[in-house]
Amino acid sequence: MPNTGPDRALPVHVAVGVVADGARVLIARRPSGKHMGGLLEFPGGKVDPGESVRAALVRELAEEVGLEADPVGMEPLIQIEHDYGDKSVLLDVWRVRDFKGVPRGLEGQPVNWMRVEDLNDTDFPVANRPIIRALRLPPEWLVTGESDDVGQISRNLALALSVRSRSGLLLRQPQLAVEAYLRLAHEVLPLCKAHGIPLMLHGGPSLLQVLPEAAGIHLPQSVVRQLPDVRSAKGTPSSIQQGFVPASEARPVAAGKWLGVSCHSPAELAHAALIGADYATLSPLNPTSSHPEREPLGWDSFRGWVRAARCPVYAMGGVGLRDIPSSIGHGGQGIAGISHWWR
Ligand SMILES: Nc1nc2c([nH]c(=O)n2[C@H]2C[C@H](O)[C@@H](COP(=O)(O)OP(=O)(O)OP(=O)(O)O)O2)c(=O)[nH]1
Ligand SMILES: [Mg+2]
Repeated sequence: MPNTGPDRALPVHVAVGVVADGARVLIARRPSGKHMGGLLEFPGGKVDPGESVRAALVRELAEEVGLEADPVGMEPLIQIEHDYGDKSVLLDVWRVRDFKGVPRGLEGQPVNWMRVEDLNDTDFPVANRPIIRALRLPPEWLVTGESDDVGQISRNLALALSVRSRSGLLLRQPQLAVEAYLRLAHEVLPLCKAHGIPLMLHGGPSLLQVLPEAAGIHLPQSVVRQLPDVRSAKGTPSSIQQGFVPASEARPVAAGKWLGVSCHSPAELAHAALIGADYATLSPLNPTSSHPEREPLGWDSFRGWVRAARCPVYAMGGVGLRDIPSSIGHGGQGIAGISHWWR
């Protein structure tokens, strides 16, 4: 039965560690009988009163899987607030790359190294979905400036990727008619393949039917406003309060494809999560010449809005490569932008 008592609003603060060994991450199975028992998890546990999250994580990793983690080398990955109905949690998720020891399940639980691409949403508690997204998504989206010249895109891409290890391309050309946009996208796709980076299409979900090899669709708010009203969908009112709507009802693209949404407010971030977004961009972080009328957010507001968001969020607008650590430090996934790479 859902907990409607006075302590319901207080989420349990949980320190969660994504312990990484190269491309693999450490997974455990939650002991049956515990909350979410039997499901897979990233090791971790409740933060004790007065304890820092890093200290809690060091303690939990030692107690649960016998690893000695270095708190200095931990990096914030994502924070997720989730209400399970019977219990509400704040998962404070950190990447742990510096550790000593060989993991073993000290509470009798099976532990395993798994490749990030092999993780299955449904094997984990539902609150973990944004964690899996955050692990798969790049730290940067290269958003194209206005152009229908594949040569220009190719040159810019080659130059940009010579100084980066992980990025994706967001082909944004709102000035082009759909046919011209798709022609360009057909030419850009092999470039992205050759560089081994994902290509996100920008516009309506139907673009993906014409170009199914693209990684996914990034929706501007003008398209979001045309989607069916999630609130009128069958049986969703209570789900909306919990911030979870089954993807089958609201998500406008197939499960294996990425769905991104351009957002500018907490309400738009909340709606993005309702339609099953894998990530959102949040703008403008800084003043920009493209939207001088929009009030810049700054990192403090960014941090607050991102904390309540239910998917990874990129800072966008007047940001550059050196802002990736700032974004991550303020709870974001990284950055998205045009001006810092486009010539
Ligand atoms: N550790 C961990 N907890 C998760 C994950 N996803 C998720 O929803 N949770 C929830 C389940 C629990 O309600 C809560 C964590 O509690 P826990 O049972 O791990 O706490 P703990 O290690 O301190 O265990 P205990 O002392 O209560 O036995 O967070 C995850 O990936 N890892
Ligand atoms: Mg635990």
